[in-house]
Amino acid sequence: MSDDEVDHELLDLLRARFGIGPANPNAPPDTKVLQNAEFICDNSTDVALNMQYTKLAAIAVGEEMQKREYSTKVWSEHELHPKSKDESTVKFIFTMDLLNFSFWSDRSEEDRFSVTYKDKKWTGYFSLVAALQRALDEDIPITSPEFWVDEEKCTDEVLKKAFRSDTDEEMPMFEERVQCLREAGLILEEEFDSSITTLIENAKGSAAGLVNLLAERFPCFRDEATFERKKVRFLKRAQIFVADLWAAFEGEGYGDFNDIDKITMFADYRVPQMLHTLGVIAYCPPLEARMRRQELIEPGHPWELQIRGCSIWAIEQLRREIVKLQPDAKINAILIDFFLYDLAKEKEKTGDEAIPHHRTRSIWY
Ligand SMILES: Nc1nc2c(c(CN[C@H]3C=C[C@H](O)[C@@H]3O)cn2[C@@H]2O[C@H](COP(=O)(O)O)[C@@H](O)[C@H]2O)c(=O)[nH]1
Repeated sequence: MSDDEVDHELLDLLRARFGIGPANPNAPPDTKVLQNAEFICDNSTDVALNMQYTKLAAIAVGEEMQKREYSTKVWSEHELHPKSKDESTVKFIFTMDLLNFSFWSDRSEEDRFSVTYKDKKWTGYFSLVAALQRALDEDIPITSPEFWVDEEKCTDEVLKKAFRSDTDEEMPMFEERVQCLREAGLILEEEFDSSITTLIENAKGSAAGLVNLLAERFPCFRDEATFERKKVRFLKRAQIFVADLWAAFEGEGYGDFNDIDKITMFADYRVPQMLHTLGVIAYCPPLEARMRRQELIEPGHPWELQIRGCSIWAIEQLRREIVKLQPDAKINAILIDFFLYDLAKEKEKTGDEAIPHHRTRSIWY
């Protein structure tokens, strides 16, 4: 077959799908997360995507996001999120997303890890944000990489104080969180002059490039697994770091990326719960029973990987259906994800959680 008879587009697709052939040095950066999610979903036997409910959800979610004029502005409107469009917010977001994992607890609402900040009690993700704000108010430089590697100033006692709880339950995975800070501090010192803005500048305005850089240089961001003998990438905290920057800076300055729509949904434990409530994903009976009994699912278990992969792929299908209904909507996977997380938290407050979220203890989400 002569070269001009080759269907190069199809050949590139096949090469990408099976991860073979010469890497095109000029190809724009790609994280492979969405491609891996499609592979997981196509090969899932215990988690299914329901396109009928996805189309219905696209109507409901699309309408609600339009009604709320849901945009990047929502991010800074949260009382705990930093407002200044400067390097201090970059450092805050990096620290936050370095530690943005595994807040769930088996304790009651009263006994679980919580942080009171400015007379309000916070749990879950917001307990982390509150603890960071409180530490800064108490002159603990918790968002500075130089501090994380300073063994005289940044002792375990100072960190215990920074992340202290209102209750007798310590912050989940506290030791692992300290490890993440120390490791990231050393890598930033060795390779990026202890500057997170230098790290961002290395990605040259590419969101996918910054995600890949984080996964490549920082083991604690390398959120990958093996599914059906194939390496799959979720890169949840690397991706949500880029997304939080983009939202906090409203697509300008340190949040200005030329390929932000390459960022996928963040495979955590909250948004899959919302997708199940919407009927977009469904679980096989043994898996659903395991979740309803609130029993652990080990990291890397096929069930865990199917929940994470199908959720990423489901949000992509939901996005495509919303765009069909609202062709001019400024909507991407990030905003849909942020919206569904916020919706899940609203539902949690009213106590009508249709199904508990899955319980996997790991540093990845
Ligand atoms: N997929 C996804 N996962 C998210 C978030 C957020 C918070 N994002 C803020 C930024 C914009 C939004 O408007 C939010 O204000 C936290 N998480 C994850 O959830 C879990 C914590 O749950 P809970 O224990 O109930 O707080 C944990 O894995 C955490 O990593 C999100 O947006 N998307």
